[in-house]
Amino acid sequence: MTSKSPFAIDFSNAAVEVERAVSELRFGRPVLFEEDQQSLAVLALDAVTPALYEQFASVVEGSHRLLLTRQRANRLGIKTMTDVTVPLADVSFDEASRLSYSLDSKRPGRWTSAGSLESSSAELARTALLLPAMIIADVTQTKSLFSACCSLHASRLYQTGGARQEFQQVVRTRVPLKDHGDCEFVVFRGGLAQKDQVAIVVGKPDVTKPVPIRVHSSCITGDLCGSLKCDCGDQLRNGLDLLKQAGGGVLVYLDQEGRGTGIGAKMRAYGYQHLGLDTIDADAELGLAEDHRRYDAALAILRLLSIPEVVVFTNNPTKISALRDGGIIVHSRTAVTGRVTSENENYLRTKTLRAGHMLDLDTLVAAE
Ligand SMILES: Nc1nc2c(ncn2[C@@H]2O[C@H](COP(=O)(O)OP(=O)(O)OP(=O)(O)O)[C@@H](O)[C@H]2O)c(=O)[nH]1
Ligand SMILES: [Zn+2]
Repeated sequence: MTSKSPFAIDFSNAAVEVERAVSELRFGRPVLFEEDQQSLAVLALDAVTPALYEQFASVVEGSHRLLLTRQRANRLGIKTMTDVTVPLADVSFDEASRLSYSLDSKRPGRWTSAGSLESSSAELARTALLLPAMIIADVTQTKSLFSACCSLHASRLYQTGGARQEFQQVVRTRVPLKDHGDCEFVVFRGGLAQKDQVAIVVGKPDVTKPVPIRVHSSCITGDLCGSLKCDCGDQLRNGLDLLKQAGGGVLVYLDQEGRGTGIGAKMRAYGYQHLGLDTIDADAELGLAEDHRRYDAALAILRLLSIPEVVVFTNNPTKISALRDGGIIVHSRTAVTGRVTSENENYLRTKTLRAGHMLDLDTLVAAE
């Protein structure tokens, strides 16, 4: 029996359902992930305990498989254009973990191309900021075993587009900055499985003209702690300087640690970079693509700040196209750079050579 709610709230809301499923995965619990004719029980390997892994294996009688993304499969030597699944019967938790993200894992003997529902389960892990390695079992015939679990219809994942762009302004408050004078911090809440986002308004930009902006992705190591492994901290401060010199502007500070993969994945990737991999190959070892960032929040924030036209401070062509695709008029682009050091030179070179960033690295190195 369904009881009628006294509230004018849409209790069947795709974004809420996805967030619930994501939360379950982060707690290391199984989720029933369904399409019309198929039900999968899925667990994120990154969050599961060895004990629960063993229980799951026993409940599904060894029928469980490991979903590996195309990037991870390729790094394991599997030539495929699709995600794959590998049988896990008699495979220990440690061995499954090695298959998912270790450098020394052997190519699995058996694998098959993943179906669309299996592949979609990795999207849940990515939304949860977990590695996209999923333990899955087809439980279409035995789904009552998982009736206590949170369930999600796969179509709901693709009905969250609107929610990703729904933000509200929470507060706007003056914050004096040591090097940049009086600024305002504007906090926004919303989106899908996101923390609050911040826009820093430098000076008093005139929104009837193209507004100078920088869209900056969070980097705890660089922005906060001055890590030498990247140029983010310099870019953050130089970006604020440039906005001030331009007579005012807005820095949108997005919660997108590790190019949208989270600090856990980024630190794992750093471990592989210390062993000689570049930043893109290190991410691929973890099953991640080159860049997982989305710019829905930036677009929503610009809209809420009534900024339709901008000049943008970036070297990243993807940011410019994301703004343009989202309806923002981008008049021009100005480079924003940081110090090149022996520790970050390879990182910057990889951005230029493999991600198409507009950085003249040789000139920057010569200027040091
Ligand atoms: N996965 C991964 N992310 C990294 C690494 N180093 C830095 N990052 C992240 O990369 C992102 C850098 O973002 P931005 O400062 O906006 O820079 P960008 O995309 O290079 O673009 P512009 O600075 O605008 O030219 C942040 O999310 C960092 O946390 C790394 O080695 N691996
Ligand atoms: Zn950084």
